Amino acid sequence: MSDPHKPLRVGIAGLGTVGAGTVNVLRQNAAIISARAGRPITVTAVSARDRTRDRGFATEGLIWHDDAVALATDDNVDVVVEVIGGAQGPAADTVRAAIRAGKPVVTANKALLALHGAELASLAEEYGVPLGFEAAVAGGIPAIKALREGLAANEIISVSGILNGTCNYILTVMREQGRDFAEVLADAQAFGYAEADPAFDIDGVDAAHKLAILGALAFGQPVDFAALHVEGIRRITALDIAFARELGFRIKLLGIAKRTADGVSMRVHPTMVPEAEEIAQVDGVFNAVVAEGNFVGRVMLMGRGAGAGPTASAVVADLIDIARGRLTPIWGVEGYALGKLPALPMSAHQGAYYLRLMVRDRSGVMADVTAVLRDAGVSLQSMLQHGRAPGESVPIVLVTHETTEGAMMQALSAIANLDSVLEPPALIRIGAA
Ligand SMILES: NC(=O)C1=CN([C@@H]2O[C@H](COP(=O)(O)OP(=O)(O)OC[C@H]3O[C@@H](n4cnc5c(N)ncnc54)[C@H](O)[C@@H]3O)[C@@H](O)[C@H]2O)C=CC1
Ligand SMILES: N[C@@H](CC=O)C(=O)O
Ligand code: NA
Repeated sequence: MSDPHKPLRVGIAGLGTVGAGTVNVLRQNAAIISARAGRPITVTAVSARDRTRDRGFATEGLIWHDDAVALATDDNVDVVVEVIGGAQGPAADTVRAAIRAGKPVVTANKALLALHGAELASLAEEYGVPLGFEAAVAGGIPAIKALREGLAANEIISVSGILNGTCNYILTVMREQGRDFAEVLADAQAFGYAEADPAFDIDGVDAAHKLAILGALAFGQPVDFAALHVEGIRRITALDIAFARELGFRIKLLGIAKRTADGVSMRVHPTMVPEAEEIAQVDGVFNAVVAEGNFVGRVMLMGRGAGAGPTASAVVADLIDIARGRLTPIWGVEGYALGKLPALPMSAHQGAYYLRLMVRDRSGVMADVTAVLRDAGVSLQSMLQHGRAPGESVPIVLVTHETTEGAMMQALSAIANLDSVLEPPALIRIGAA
């Protein structure tokens, strides 16, 4: 790396929401950043697909590269910020090229880290360069630093939370304003919260990328995206949001990673969270990360999980660490892992469930449904049905006591096959972070 007293020269690959945000933070807060870093941090080179686009800042004096890999190997660049996105292609090529050129990398790319994190860390260690990724998890919340450094004395028992700003924003606005899913998603895209392909957000994949990273750091395990159970919010309806309210719940997309004596379970799915839980109050683009350590107990961090300013704040925090020469092992422990506990399947999960059915309103329907639940060994806590519409389709809601996922799935498929059940049932797990 360059002389520690000289400015740290940054090349930014990708000038969208996060890249442009990073230029703005570095310029607007230059004095305070320089004081904290011990030297100025200056952008010298940039790369993006479209040179002509107005990004709200002056590009005069910056070296422009059409090819991000060329930026990574430019002699005027000491550190590469990769904010292109995507687990393969130009983002991965740029990160590998920068590391091979002996340059530290800062990335916001959780897809890349969740799928290739161990390989990239190994490459970075081989070349002796840091790889920062604070921006990749929960945007502006310093979740990586908290888990990897602040809680380093603890055995971490669980790490969980609201990890996708787009989904939390959609669920919040649907609940508060009764607006339509597609319309609210369009707003989240306009605010710069969503991924280039918003299916990653709404199908739970983005939250799963982040949970895979948190799980690896928390438990000292190699990052293992394939071990996660992932469900998104596509099938959450206004009707379920209304029933949740009536039952005293809020629907949140939670990521939950837990270590037990048998292994590690990691899951992302919509969850009915009791309204009184702190995490139920985390709304809009805000994320929350809850960690439990064997000495510290529970720690909860909350803040904006997406958007230009919060994400750029995390990118710049990593740049300041690099400028200062503050180094920790990339995955928190030497050699990327303490060991490998077995991944527990979703079928091992135990909990309570919310089940909403659309049934033909006629006598005997409830008896058929409860008989299926009884045969599967699932015990009912409560039931809701409003009004009558003889012969027509009406919603009924069932809330179970704690049971096993296996029993619930068996009951669900039998219920879905009943003649009087007119639509695929909606199932939402009840729980909290
Ligand atoms: N938007 C957000 O709130 C957050 C985004 N992230 C991550 O940050 C990364 C960037 O996200 P956004 O800024 O939202 O994306 P974006 O779509 O707004 O920007 C991507 C930028 O990359 C450029 N680009 C695409 N292909 C390129 C190539 N071959 N060479 C050079 N530049 C290229 C585009 O021209 C654009 O300027 C992604 O990995 C995303 O997951 C992480 C946290 C929050
Ligand atoms: N699309 C992501 C962006 C931040 O990681 C989100 O909505 O949380
Ligand atoms: Na973060």
